[in-house]
Amino acid sequence: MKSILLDTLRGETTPRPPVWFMRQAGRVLPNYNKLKESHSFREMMANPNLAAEVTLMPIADLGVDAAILFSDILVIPNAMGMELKWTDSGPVFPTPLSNFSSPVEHLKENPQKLEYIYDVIDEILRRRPQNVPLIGFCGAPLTTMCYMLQGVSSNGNFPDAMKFLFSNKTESKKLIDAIADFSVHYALKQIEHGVEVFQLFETHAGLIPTEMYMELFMPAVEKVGKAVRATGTPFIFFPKGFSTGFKAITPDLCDFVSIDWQMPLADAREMIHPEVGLQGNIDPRLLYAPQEVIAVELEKLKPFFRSNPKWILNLGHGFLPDIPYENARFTVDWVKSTKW
Ligand SMILES: O=C(O)CCc1c2[nH]c(c1CC(=O)O)Cc1[nH]c(c(CC(=O)O)c1CCC(=O)O)Cc1[nH]c(c(CC(=O)O)c1CCC(=O)O)Cc1[nH]c(c(CCC(=O)O)c1CC(=O)O)C2
Repeated sequence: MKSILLDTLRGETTPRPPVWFMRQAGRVLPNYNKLKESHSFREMMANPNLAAEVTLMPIADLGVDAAILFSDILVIPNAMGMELKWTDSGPVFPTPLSNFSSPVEHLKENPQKLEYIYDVIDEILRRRPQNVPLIGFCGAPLTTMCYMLQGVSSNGNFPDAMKFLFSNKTESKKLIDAIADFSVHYALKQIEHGVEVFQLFETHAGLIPTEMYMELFMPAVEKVGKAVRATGTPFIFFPKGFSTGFKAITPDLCDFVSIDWQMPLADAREMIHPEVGLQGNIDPRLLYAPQEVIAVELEKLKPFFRSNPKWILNLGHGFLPDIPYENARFTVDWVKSTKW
């Protein structure tokens, strides 16, 4: 496949950075919101026709260089046996695992529950325009565990999950191992069905000390990354808020690392092993600004690209739902039409 994203992931030189955005296929798109008037999120995600339509929407509506599977990180806890309710105010697990002293004993893994997602992937690949790679994903172990123990995010602090982790390391480890093994299975199935790139979302890496992350969670990330890369599929790791933990990212772990908006790209580049490519890291809130302001900020990225061609232009985290669609479109148009 001739694709600027795959070229960059392979380390080839390209005339501009490839561009895609986390949460690009959702509420920022007027066509998605139109579809949402008659279908719930859960319905759209589970129906291969609708999910394929939404996955491919940003290719036409934003002009991005890749599609990301329209699904969610919460499908894993659900397939591991947790009841998941999609309510109007967001997803909820009614029975969080922090209620139990030995959470793994309350899991009932059923990989069949993920089968509909492979049908979605098949449908996307049937319909996609030529040369548009598909990115698969799942949540990384800490983030997935936080949702499993807490039930909902409570503004991202996950107090019950943290209490459990700090008070019961042995049981936490068992849960981490179970999540890692299930994630390996899920990632390999996505790849078998044809995703060309795989991203692991560690959205809450910043919740715990780096040393603790390295001891308890990094081996699980390594396990997923190793399985993905053994198939020849590029592996992107997104540890949001990892701070100086980025120093520990080596080419043994991942091909590219996605940088959050708190870390300047140049600092990330100095900190991270030179063979690991970077992705990121526009602050999603910049897209609230007038387009002239966005253009000034984008212009500042040019010198970085010239000395760092191993870079994928993306956000430092996902689109916020109320970002003006016109500004998202403007950003992609700017990236694709400017002289880098
Ligand atoms: O805060 C909570 O308790 C749950 C957050 C939440 C999740 N799925 C959710 C919601 C409700 C919502 O977004 O309103 C529910 C959810 N997942 C998704 C959407 C669509 C959208 O955001 O407009 C929505 C909102 C659904 C809707 O109301 O229309 C789809 C989704 N989740 C995700 C992805 C992968 C990606 O980001 O590109 C994707 C698909 C790709 C795409 O939209 O282009 C990944 C995801 N889901 C989730 C998380 C953890 C977020 C966090 O803890 O900060 C993450 C990882 C991350 O964003 O860093 C959990």
